[in-house]
Amino acid sequence: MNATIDTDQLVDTLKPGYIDLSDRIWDMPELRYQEQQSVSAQIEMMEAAGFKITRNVAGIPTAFMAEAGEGGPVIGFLGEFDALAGLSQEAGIAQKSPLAEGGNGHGCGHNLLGAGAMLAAVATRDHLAAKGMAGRVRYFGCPAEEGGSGKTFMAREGAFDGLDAAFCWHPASFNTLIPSNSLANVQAYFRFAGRAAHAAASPELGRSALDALELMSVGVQYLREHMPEKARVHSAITNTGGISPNVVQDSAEALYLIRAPQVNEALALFERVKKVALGAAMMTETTVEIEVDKACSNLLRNATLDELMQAQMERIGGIEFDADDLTYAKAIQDTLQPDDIGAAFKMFGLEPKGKPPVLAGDILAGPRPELVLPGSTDVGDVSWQVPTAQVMTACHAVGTPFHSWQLVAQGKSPAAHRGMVFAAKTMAASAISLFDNPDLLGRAKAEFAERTAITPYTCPIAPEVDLPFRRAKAR
Ligand SMILES: Nc1ccc(C(=O)N[C@@H](CCC(=O)O)C(=O)O)cc1
Repeated sequence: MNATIDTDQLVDTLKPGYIDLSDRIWDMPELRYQEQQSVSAQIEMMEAAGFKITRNVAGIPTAFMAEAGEGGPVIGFLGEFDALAGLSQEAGIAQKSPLAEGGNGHGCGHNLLGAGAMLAAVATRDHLAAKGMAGRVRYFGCPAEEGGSGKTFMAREGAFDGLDAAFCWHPASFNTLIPSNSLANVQAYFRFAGRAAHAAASPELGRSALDALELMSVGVQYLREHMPEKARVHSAITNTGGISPNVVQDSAEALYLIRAPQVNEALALFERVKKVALGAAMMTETTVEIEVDKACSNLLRNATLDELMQAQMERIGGIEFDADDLTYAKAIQDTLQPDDIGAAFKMFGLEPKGKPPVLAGDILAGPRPELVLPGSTDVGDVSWQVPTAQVMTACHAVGTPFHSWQLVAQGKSPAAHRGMVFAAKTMAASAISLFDNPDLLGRAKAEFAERTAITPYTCPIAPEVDLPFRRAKAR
């Protein structure tokens, strides 16, 4: 029997349990660093599959590692399972602004992501065991991809040490390799403190933290003209200071997310944003405290692994959709603006020809190094420590934006399950190719060594920055 095709069959045999797991995780959306139930459900399955569990990886209660196999190379599979705030199912059904509704939801498909990576890990281990081959498989339960950069904290503590290669995937509405780099980012709190006073009777005694916050925002708007082209800066006001206009606000806080294509550019831009904040504090005679929350690196591509994953996707051959999928996808697309659908194509440098297909089951051509994933991922940090590759597979209707209730709504669909299974087959077969072919693994590692000799990895989160959930408690 062909060694690679065997893993497809193993995935098909194992899949019902992992599809069920992805549905269960969808049913209990948990936010960053609070993924206790999702972690318990995963650990229970990995234990039942005979994997040895290491809990509390990097001091994070919702980070774990599951290992199986003996000797040989060590291949990692990265899983995510955190949800987003403000994307409840109810909000989706009511078609209201999800943010206004509150509630959590799997708006980036992470219910599928972790379960799919586990499925790949178990199928790979079963294949090694059936063939009596040496080799170890590690599944990493990585918390807080959304705004928490769990993997970056894990990377800082050496959680991925000892891996020879790592594979992962992300649900999308296309089948493709992750396009080129993702954006590196730094997230930090800017906390202004002033002095309260009666806003009419004694304004001269007040020093407004809210003014400082607003002036910082104005300064950042001016900074935009002089930022690297693909840089992004966005913010949320996390403390408005107060709700009484007749009080000079003595405290105000914003959380800034600063992104750029390269990690050093993101860090340099953060320094410039800090100057804007200090300027705003000086103008208003307030003080500002700056607290780094988290950061992540851009992705480092590995052409050897990219080509391997692409070849496996093409061998397996895309995804077939049936009439029910198309009806379902059409219903979702009817709630989307036509421009959104066009934008989804443009993201991949494609021009829709005529009416866009409702679901894209085709595999897009090869690595596309000219394209940048218009977001960030903490997989970036793993990719600077270990040769890493990842694919996206079609789980959602074309045009569905990430972080939308439409995406939440498709998280348990048969099409989403098929996309997950396709990703698991691609990852498992890619891993088996490396176990079978030491030269190929050697090439991936040599490429990685050459690239990181030029720019070695430095964790963008300094050693003294504590985990976000611990800092939040301390405050
Ligand atoms: N294949 C994907 C990987 C990541 C994302 C994503 O949206 N990531 C968050 C990460 C946020 C963060 O790093 O703080 C973002 O860019 O806002 C989307 C698709």
